[in-house]
Amino acid sequence: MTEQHVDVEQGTADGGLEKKKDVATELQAEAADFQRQLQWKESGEGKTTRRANSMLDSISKAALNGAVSFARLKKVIHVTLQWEGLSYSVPVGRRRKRTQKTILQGVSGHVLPGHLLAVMGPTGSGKTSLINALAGRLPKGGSLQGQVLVNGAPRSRGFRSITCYVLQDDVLFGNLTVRETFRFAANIRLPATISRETRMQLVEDVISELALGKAADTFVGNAFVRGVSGGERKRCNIGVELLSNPSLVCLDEPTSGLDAFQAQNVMEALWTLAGNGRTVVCTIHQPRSSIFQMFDQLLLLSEGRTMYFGTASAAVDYFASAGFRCPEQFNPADYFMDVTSMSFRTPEEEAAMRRRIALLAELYQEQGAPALGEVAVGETSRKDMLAVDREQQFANNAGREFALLLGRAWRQASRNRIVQIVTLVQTTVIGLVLASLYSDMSKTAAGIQDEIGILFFANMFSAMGSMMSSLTTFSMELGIINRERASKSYRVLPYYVARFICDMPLRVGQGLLFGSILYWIVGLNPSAAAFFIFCCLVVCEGLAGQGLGVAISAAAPNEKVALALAPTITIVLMLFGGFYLNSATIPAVLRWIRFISHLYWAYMGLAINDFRGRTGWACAISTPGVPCEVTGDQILAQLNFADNQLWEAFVGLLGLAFGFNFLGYVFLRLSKPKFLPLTPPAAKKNA
Ligand SMILES: Nc1ncnc2c1ncn2[C@@H]1O[C@H](COP(=O)(O)OP(=O)(O)OP(=O)(O)O)[C@@H](O)[C@H]1O
Repeated sequence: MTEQHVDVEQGTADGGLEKKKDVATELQAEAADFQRQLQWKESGEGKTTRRANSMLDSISKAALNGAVSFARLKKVIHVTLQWEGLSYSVPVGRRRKRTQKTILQGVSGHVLPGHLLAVMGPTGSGKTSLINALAGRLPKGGSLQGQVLVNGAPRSRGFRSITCYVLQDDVLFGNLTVRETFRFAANIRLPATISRETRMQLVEDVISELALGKAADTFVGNAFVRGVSGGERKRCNIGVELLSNPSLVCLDEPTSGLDAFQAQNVMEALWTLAGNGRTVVCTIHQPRSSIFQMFDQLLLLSEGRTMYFGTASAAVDYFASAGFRCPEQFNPADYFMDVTSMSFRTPEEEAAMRRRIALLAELYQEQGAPALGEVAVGETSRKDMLAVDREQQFANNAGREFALLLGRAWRQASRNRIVQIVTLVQTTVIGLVLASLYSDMSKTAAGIQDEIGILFFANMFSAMGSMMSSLTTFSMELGIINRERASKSYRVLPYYVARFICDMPLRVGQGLLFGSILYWIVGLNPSAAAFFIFCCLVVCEGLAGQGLGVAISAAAPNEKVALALAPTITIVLMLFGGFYLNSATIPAVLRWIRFISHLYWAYMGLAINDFRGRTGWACAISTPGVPCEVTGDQILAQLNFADNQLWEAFVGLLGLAFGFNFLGYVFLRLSKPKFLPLTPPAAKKNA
C-alpha cells in the first residue's frame, strides 16, 4: 500500500468519524427539540394554544377579518347531549326460535360542549350501537327505549344539520381526488353566503390538519381504482363530514386501521375541534395513553352495560376504589379493557368474567350518572337550537345543488375508465359477432328470418347492456348517496337529474358504435336515413334500459336482489315484446303489458325502419314460372306492425325512458334511509 493511499484511507476514516459525530450531534439537537415540543404540547399552555388553533377556524377568522358577516355564517352552537336509560334490543334467530338480544341496557350519560367523550369497551360491547342511537342512526328492525335530549329538548328537525356522523366504513367516490372530494363537501354543505375563498381555505385547513397534503391530489380510489392508502381514505372520510362545520361530531372508530402516529394525529384533530366549543363523541377500541389523556369524558361499556361514566382523568381512581388498581407505567385504557373484557376460554372463566362485569355494572348503578334535569343547559344554547330548527334544512338552493352535483357526476362518469372500457369492448365484440353471423343475409325466406333475428338481437343487446351497466354503477353509488342524504347534504331531484345527464353520453356513444359496426356489414335497409333512425332507436332504447336499471336498483334492498330481479323483469317484458308471441295472440287482458315494454317499442321501430317500403324477398313456396315476391309491408303485417308508424316507436321509447327514470326517482325518494325511532321508557310513559 502506498503512503498516499494510506493518507487517503486515513482521511476517509477520519471524515467518516466526523460525519458520524455530526449526525449524532444533530440528532441530539433534534431529540431535545422533540422533547421540548412534547412537553409544551402536554403543558397547560400548550393544550390551550393547540385547541385555540383548531382547524375549521378559517370560517371564524374570515368572519373576524370582515370577509363575511358572522351572522350569515353557519354558526357552531353549543350542544349538550344527554341520554338516559337507553336500552336497545334486536330480534335474533328464526321464526319459532326468535328471541330478543339485548345490546344496550339502561345506558345513561351526557357530553358537554367543548368536550370530547370517548366511548370505550371491548369488541361487541355495544359502542357502535350506542353512538348510532345517539346520532339517531340505528337501523330499523329492533327496539330502542330511553331518552335523548339535545340542549334539554328531544332531537328535533335541525338536529341532522348540526350533526356530522362518521361511519366506520369509508363511503366515497373513488374517481375524485381527496381535494375534489373536500371541495364538493364544502360547497354542498356550507351555504353559498360563505365566500368561495373561505370555503377553499377551509378545505386546505382540513387537508393539512388531517395530514393529507401528500395525498390531496390522488384519487380516493376503490376496488377498481388504485387510490390513497386505507388510513388516508379513513381521514378523508372524517374530513368530508367535518367540512359541514358541525356542532356535534359523532365518530365510530375514527382510528381503526390507522397506525399509532396517524391515530394520534386524528385524535388530536378531534380534540382541538372539541376545544372550539364543539361536542365530540367517538367510539374507540384501544387508545394509546397519549390519546387517552385527550379524553375529557369517558364512557366504558361492557356487554351493553355501563362500567364507568365520568371524567376520563377520574377513571383510574374510580377503578382503584373498586379494587382494580391500574399499575403505574400501565396504559389505563389497556387496563380497563383487561378488567371489562369477556373471556370465553372456559365456562369457569366466562362465569367469573360475567360476575365481575355484573358487579361493576351494579357498582356504577349505585353511583349513577346525573339525571337529565341535573345537567345544566345554557339558555343561549337552547335558543340557538330553536333557531336551527327554524332554518332551512339544506345549505343551498336546488339550482346550486344541481350545478355542484352535475360537476361531480361528470367527473365521476368521465373518469370511470372501467365502465367505459367494458362498454366499448362489450359493444365492439357483440357488434362484430352479430355482424359476422348475419353478414350473409339473402333475399329469401331464410333471409327474412335472419333479418328479423338480427333486429331481435340488436334490440336485446341495447336493452340489456344499458340496464345492467346502469344497475351496477347506480348500486355502487347508493351507499354514498344514502350517507349524504342522511346528513341532509342535498335534495334527491338535483342529484338524480345530474346523474341522468352525465349517463347520457355513454348511452349515445354505445348506440352509435353498435349501429356503426353492425348496420352496414349485415346489410339492413340500405339508406343513410334508415341507418340514422336505427342508431336513434338503439340510443332511445338504451335510455329506457338505463331508466329500468336505475328503477330496479333503487327499489331493491341491495345489489344482489337487484341483479336477480333484472333478468326476471326483462324476460317478462321480452315475452310481450312481440318476438315470440305475436301481440294479436296475447290475451286481451294482458295486452297492455306490451306498452310498458321498451323491447316492444324498439322492435316495432326497428322492424318498420327496416322493412317498410322494401321489396324483393323470394316467396318460401312458389309455383315455377310464376313470379312471387314478399314485400316488407307483408312482413310487417305478419309481425302485426302494419298499422304502426315510426313516430309511435319513438314516443313509446322516450315515454318509457322518462317513465322508468321517474319510477327510479320515486323509489329512491321512498327508499330514504329509515332509522329506528326512540320510544320513551315504559315506566315514564305511564307516569
Ligand atoms: N342488528 C343486529 N342484529 C343482531 N346482533 C346485533 C345487531 N346489531 C348489533 N348486534 C350485536 O350487538 C353487539 C354489539 O354490537 P356493536 O356493533 O354495537 O358493538 P361494538 O362494541 O361497536 O363492537 P366492535 O368494537 O367490534 O365494533 C354485537 O355482539 C353485535 O353482534
